[in-house]
Amino acid sequence: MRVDSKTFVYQSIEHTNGPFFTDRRSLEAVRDRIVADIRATVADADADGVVVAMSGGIDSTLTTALAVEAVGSDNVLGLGLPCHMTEQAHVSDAHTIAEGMGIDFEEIQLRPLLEVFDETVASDLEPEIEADDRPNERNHEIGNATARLRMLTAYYAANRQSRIVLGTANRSEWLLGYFTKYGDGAADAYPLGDCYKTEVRALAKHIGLPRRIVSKEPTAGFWATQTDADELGARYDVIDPLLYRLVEEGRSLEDVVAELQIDRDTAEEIASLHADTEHKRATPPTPGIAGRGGDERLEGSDALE
Ligand SMILES: NC(=O)c1ccc[n+]([C@@H]2O[C@H](COP(=O)([O-])OP(=O)(O)OC[C@H]3O[C@@H](n4cnc5c(N)ncnc54)[C@H](O)[C@@H]3O)[C@@H](O)[C@H]2O)c1
Ligand SMILES: Nc1ncnc2c1ncn2[C@@H]1O[C@H](COP(=O)(O)O)[C@@H](O)[C@H]1O
Ligand SMILES: O=P(O)(O)OP(=O)(O)O
Repeated sequence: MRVDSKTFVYQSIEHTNGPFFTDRRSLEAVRDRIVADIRATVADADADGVVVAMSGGIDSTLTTALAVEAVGSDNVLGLGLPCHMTEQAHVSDAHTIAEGMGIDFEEIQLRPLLEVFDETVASDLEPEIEADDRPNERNHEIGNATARLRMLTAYYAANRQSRIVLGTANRSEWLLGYFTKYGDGAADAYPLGDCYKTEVRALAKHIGLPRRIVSKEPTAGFWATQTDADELGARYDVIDPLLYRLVEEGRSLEDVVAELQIDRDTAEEIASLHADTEHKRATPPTPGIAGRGGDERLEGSDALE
C-alpha cells in the first residue's frame, strides 16, 4: 500500500542523532520507505522498470541499490555515460557495481555527441565576451549541456523500454539548486530527494555499499578538479546542519550562525544559493490569465482575472 504523506518517515521516527537519521533503526525505516515508494511509483506508472544514470558516485549507486531492492535486478537498467577521460575510472566502478547487483548496464560514450554539439550548436552561440575572461564559465555551460545529454539518453531508454527515470538528487543538492536544470534535475522520481547528504552517506554505509564509493569526494565532474565543497564554499557536514535549521526549522540566519559557530559569509552564501535557486524547484510559471495557473507575483494586475 502506498503511504501518501511524504513526511511519513519524519513523523514516525525519533531522532537519535541530531536532526539527521543516521542511527540503525531510523535508517532501516528510511530504507523501507524509499524502497516502498520506488515500487509504488513504478506500479502507478504501469512501467516495466527503472533507468538510473550511474556515475560511480554515492548518490547514483545508492539509488540503484534501493531500486534493485524495490523492483528486482531484472527491472533496473544502469547507464554509464562518460564524456571526459577523468570520469572513466568512476564509470568502471559503476560497471563493477552493476555486475555485482546483477542488473543490465550499458556504457555509452557521450564524447562524440558532445563534440558534434560543440561544433554545430555551441560555436554559433558564443557570446561576444572573451572566453578567457571567464575561464570556468564555458566548462560550466558545457558541463550543463553534458548533463542534459545524459538526461536525453536516460529518457530515450525509458521511452524504448517502458521504464521510468530515477533521479539521484539528494535534499542538500535540491535545496541548494546544485544540479543542472532539466539535466540531472529532470527525472520521474527522486528516491533520495528527502535525504540530506549526511543521511545518504549513513544509509549507504548502513546497506553495505563499498567503502570506496561511500568515501568518494562529491563532484559534478564538469572539470577535473571540481568538487562540491569548492564550488559551494563548504562541505556537507557544515552545509547540512545549516540548511536543516534554516529550511526545516525556519530559523533566522543570525540565530543559526550563533548556534553553529560558523563563518557568517559562508552561511550567507549558502542561504543565498537556496533562495536564488527557487526557480529550479518550482513548476515554470504561466501569466495566470483568468485564474488559470499563474504566478502569484502578478495577482491583481490583470483585467482578465
Ligand atoms: N549534483 C552535482 O554535483 C551537480 C550536477 C550537475 C550540476 N551541478 C552544479 O549545478 C550548477 C548548474 O549550473 P547553473 O545553475 O548555472 O545552470 P542551470 O542551467 O542549471 O540553471 C541556470 C538556468 O536557469 C534559468 N534561470 C536562472 N535564474 C532564473 C530565475 N530567477 N527564474 C527562472 N529561471 C532562471 C536560466 O535558464 C539559466 O540559464 C553548477 O554549479 C554545477 O556545477 C552539480
Ligand atoms: N559519467 C556519468 N555516467 C552516468 N551518469 C552520470 C555520470 N555523471 C553524472 N551522472 C548522473 O548525474 C548525476 C549527478 O551527477 P554528479 O556527479 O553528482 O554531478 C549522477 O548521480 C548520475 O545520475
Ligand atoms: O551523484 P553521484 O552519484 O555522482 O554522487 P556525488 O554527487 O557524490 O558525486
